[in-house]
Amino acid sequence: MSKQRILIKYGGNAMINPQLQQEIAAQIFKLQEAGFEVIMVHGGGPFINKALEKAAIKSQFVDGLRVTEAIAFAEIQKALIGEVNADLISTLNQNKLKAIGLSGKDAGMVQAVKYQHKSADGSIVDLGLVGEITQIDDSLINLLCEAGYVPVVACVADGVDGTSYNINADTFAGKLAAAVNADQLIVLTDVDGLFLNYPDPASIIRELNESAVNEHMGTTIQGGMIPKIQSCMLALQEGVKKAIILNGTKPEQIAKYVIDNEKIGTTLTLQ
Ligand SMILES: Nc1ncnc2c1ncn2[C@@H]1O[C@H](COP(=O)(O)OP(=O)(O)O)[C@@H](O)[C@H]1O
Ligand SMILES: CC(=O)N[C@@H](CCC(=O)OP(=O)(O)O)C(=O)O
Repeated sequence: MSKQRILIKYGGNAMINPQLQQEIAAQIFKLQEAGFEVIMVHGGGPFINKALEKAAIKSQFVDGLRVTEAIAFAEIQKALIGEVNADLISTLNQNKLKAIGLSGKDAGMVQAVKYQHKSADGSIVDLGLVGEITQIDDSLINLLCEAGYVPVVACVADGVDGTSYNINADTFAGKLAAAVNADQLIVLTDVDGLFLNYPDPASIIRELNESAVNEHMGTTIQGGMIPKIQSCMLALQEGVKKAIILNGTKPEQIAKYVIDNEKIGTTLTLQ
């Protein structure tokens, strides 16, 4: 029987402390020891914010997505691939893993086009070089996983015309999870899950199905939570069996959920 596959989306907000990254590495090692294949997609919002501030470029978000002018893209790519991915690979490999740094560009794995964002009133908003994934070739990931590597993928990709795009890491993770036939998608952020009354952690919603998502969209589900929930739903619709939001600042939650089956985080379901 082939191994179960887990795609972990590691959000930038849960990455800011190097100690946490080491603990995440230990959790991935535990999953591998328990017989799972692990693939990681990472973001890096806070690192991008810093890089853009340093370059005196203002950040603007529309529905959780960063408006990306060409000059901003150059800084974003440097931050994601040259800084976050490179440092993450060092840490993971110092902690017993065989992690390999990639982006959607490598071997043409992920292809994108310009994303046409529709706002709540139906009008199209120009987000610049924000991309939408059109195609994923899973062969490189399969090759690496079968050989025991942990692919760690930064969320940029090229279009067929060679234009490079910035893709929200949650969206990227959901699409990749589906394309590589992952069994589980785990979205790590800096809160325990989706709170009904943010920021009250006691109001955590343990399970959310498609109709509840529609009901809460734009109210409880706002900002950075929008792409997380949407990507979990998309992954489920495209065949991923389980999707959950967990707290990456509490790395032990990963093994508690996957191995010990504890009731934590916010689980997304279709029905
Ligand atoms: N209802 C909610 N429940 C929990 N978090 C929420 C909610 N609404 C908005 N948020 C915000 O979403 C953030 C996580 O999204 P984001 O900042 O994009 O993180 P990441 O870097 O992990 O992708 C939380 O830190 C929180 O501030
Ligand atoms: C289009 C878009 O919004 N891209 C994101 C990519 C990084 C990301 O998603 O990072 P987190 O997972 O840490 O939020 C951005 O520029 O911030």
